[in-house]
Amino acid sequence: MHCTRKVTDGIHWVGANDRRIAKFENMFPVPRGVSYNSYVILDEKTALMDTADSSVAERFMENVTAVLDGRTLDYLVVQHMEPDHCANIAAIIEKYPEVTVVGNAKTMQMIGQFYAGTKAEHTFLVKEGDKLSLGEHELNFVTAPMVHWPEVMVTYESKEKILFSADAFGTFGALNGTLFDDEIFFDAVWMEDARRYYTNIVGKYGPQVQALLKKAAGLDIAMICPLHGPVWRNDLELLLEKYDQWSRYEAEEDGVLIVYGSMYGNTENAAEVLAAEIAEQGMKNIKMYDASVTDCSYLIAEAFRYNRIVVAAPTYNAGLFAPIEHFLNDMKALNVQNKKIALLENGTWAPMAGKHMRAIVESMKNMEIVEPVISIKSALQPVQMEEVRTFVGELLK
Ligand SMILES: Cc1cc2nc3c(=O)[nH]c(=O)nc-3n(C[C@H](O)[C@H](O)[C@H](O)COP(=O)(O)O)c2cc1C
Repeated sequence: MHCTRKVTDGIHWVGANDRRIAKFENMFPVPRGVSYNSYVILDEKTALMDTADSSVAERFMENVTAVLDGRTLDYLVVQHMEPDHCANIAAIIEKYPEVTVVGNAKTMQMIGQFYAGTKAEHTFLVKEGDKLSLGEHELNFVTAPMVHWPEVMVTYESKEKILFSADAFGTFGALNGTLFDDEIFFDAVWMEDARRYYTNIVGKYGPQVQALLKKAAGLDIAMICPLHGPVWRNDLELLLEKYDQWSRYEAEEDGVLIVYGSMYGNTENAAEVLAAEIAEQGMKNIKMYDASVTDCSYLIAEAFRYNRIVVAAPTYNAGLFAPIEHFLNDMKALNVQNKKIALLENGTWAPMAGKHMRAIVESMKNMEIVEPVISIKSALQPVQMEEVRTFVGELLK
């Protein structure tokens, strides 16, 4: 049985949900699943905005067929060539051989690379500013390079003022029957997944997202239809403001994120003592994670969120304890910046973790390291408590 939702009279959601998936991109845990959104526009001509992942192919094709209700498909608009959205291009062409595939030069090249045997009889090459009329609906193509692939474009439909935004404004999380932002509790239920999706997948490309936001500001947008998660028709400002903040690498909250690594509990104990002292000195907003336990994608989202970060790590074979090295390298890769960061190292004979952490942090943009780095030998000693108090004072200054 098909499962679709009406977005407007002429536009239908024909996507599908996957709650069996353990890790999105085989990397990021998605305990709430993920939705692959796709939309059919019915007018004098019909258009399909992207396809869906292979895992939901059967349901997706059934949905498209049901909404078209015997009509043929005139256009397939390919906004993004990541396989979770384009895996069904071949199936669509096979079912609707007269369809015209719409994309830019890079899109067409990638279709050839991914699906060598796929040959569309008709293609329509578009670039920035090009239009396509479907009758009353008019599609306006806007390029969004590196949000988060080079071929990405978004599409503004001017009759109903809808921005089909590709992966921008998307989030992890399957849709639970509810499709629109006014049908869900976004802040309470979705925000953390939205932040984790943005920061881990798009986070590196802040300047490119800023460029897209500037283009979007010139459009009169009533609704945003992304390729993952809810459709925005009510509180668009909420998400636009978050995207602006995240893409400027501006912290959302004054608080302290503590991330520690520990094998035998001594670095963990030092982190606990630090946390207690941070609380003693008046900070209420503290979050603490064991980097070996919490998936790095959650730590990255928190690193974007807070303005102050503490990282505590043991030395490991003259190097850095691997889960912490992964976290710091991921922060750097995703362009995390504008933080005050306090480092604590541990080592039993020749502590080196501080040196390695400093090298990574110093290669990042606009990071202020609290000096001096605290160095402990095996375990934090009572005589170091004065040092801890001063260190925390500097962190909270
Ligand atoms: C496999 C292994 C390698 C280590 N390599 C070093 C090292 O190169 N230099 C050092 O000073 N300590 C090294 N240590 C010791 C730990 O850094 C140290 O015992 C630390 O206190 C452990 O903290 P924890 O109790 O939080 O796990 C190593 C420990 C292990 C298990």
